[in-house]
Amino acid sequence: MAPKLDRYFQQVDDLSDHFIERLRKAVAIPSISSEAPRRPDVIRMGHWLADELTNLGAQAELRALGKQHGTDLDLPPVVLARYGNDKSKRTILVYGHYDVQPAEKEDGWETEPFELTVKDDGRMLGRGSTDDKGPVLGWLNAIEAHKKAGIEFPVNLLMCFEGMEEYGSDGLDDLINAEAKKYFADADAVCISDNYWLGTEKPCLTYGLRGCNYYSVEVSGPGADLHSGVFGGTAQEPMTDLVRILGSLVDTDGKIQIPGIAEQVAPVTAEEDGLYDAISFTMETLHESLGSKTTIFEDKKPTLMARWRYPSLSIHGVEGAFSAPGAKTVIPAKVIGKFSIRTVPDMEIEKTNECVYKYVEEVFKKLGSKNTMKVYAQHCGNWWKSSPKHWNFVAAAKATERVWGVQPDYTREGGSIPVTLTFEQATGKNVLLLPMGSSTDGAHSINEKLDKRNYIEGTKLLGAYLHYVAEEPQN
Ligand SMILES: C[C@H](N)C(=O)N[C@@H](Cc1c[nH]cn1)C(=O)O
Ligand SMILES: [Zn+2]
Ligand SMILES: [Zn+2]
Repeated sequence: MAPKLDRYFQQVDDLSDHFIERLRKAVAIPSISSEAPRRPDVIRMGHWLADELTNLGAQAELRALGKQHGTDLDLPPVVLARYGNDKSKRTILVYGHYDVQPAEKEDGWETEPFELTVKDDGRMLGRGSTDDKGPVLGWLNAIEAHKKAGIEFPVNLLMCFEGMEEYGSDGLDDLINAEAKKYFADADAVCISDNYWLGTEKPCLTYGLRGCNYYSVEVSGPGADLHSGVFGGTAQEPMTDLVRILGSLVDTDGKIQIPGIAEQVAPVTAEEDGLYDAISFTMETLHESLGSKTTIFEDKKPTLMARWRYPSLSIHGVEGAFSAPGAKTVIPAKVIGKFSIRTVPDMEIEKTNECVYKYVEEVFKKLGSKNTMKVYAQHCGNWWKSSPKHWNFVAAAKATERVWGVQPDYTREGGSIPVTLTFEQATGKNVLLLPMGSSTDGAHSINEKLDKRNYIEGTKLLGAYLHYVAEEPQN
């Protein structure tokens, strides 16, 4: 296998400019799943991806998912593709997403978010570069480099790329369940490249994710926005109620104030307690990724535990509130607060929702307000945790050593990929998370980037992983 891999690596290097151009084209499509006016762009992105796959010789198809829950909006299609159908080879199912988080230059970006900008230091800035367009294109790049180098592709590759991950993967669970014994029937294992290294130097393999329950709290009263000079002091203000509700959810040190949440969390076992010290992670790297030193904990272990194995509650924003610069003397008539809870083993989605609804209703009742309040979950996705001892992980560890020259860390991820558990349960196969980007990539943030090194070596890693998968004995 060694000479074959060397030739593959050389071909990836030779094609690196072409691969960056491919990423430039993908970043230029503003496929923001959470903004309804951008839906045509998300759909265009799905078509672009399917066309690229077809041009590479894959059998690609677009699967419609119907309407977005509770709306008349078409969901973006899922891109399903197959490359190779040789019964003597293993089949690997890979998943990724082609939608992105919102981004505006005015948010503070140093470059146009939808124009890939390659800096002299190797940073490639652009929305979706690391989350998740770069890793998705890594699979396409791996196919192309094999073809151009004349190396036989080591496995059959099944691909499932969706356009709604950043908005709760609406409709995808049903498709996965329906196709588990059809399109995905011959998958031997699953691989997802959609998370990040813990730092900037040490690669990792990931065996856990937190879930995410995302909530809205609506408070309304007046029939329209009001002049605060005329109505201030006479009307009960929705924003005042909302701020007090949001302020009651979590304290400054991240402690969730809602009864019934902490009680569901699995206790720390002795085995788990011993895992943290060996992980290559420093508070300095965390401060670098955070852009400040405002961490809740001073030390590595409680910080990692807070990210991986405890729930957190974040307040994201308020729809309907005055948020522009300057001073507008308005009383908003209706405001919608958005917050989410990252969930962990052994929390249950429904139980957590009940705790949230009960608590928010009690807090609102205590305010004695005449306004109207509604609290509901927008979308919920499960946490996932598996064992990294499977041959799928063993193959990825060997590929990591080959490409990066070090043994990977075994990590859990604080973020969520809602369909991971669905893939595991529907196919009954092992799922591996194999990240490409690093901790300073700024996914979901301004100046999101993927380092050229991570994109190119990451493409080598995905290809090498498929070679090791082809040879790894069953365990
Ligand atoms: C880890 C992955 N790249 C990601 O960013 N996932 C999102 C998914 C999401 C959106 N709403 C709920 N889950 C995330 O973790 O925020
Ligand atoms: Zn992602
Ligand atoms: Zn994301």
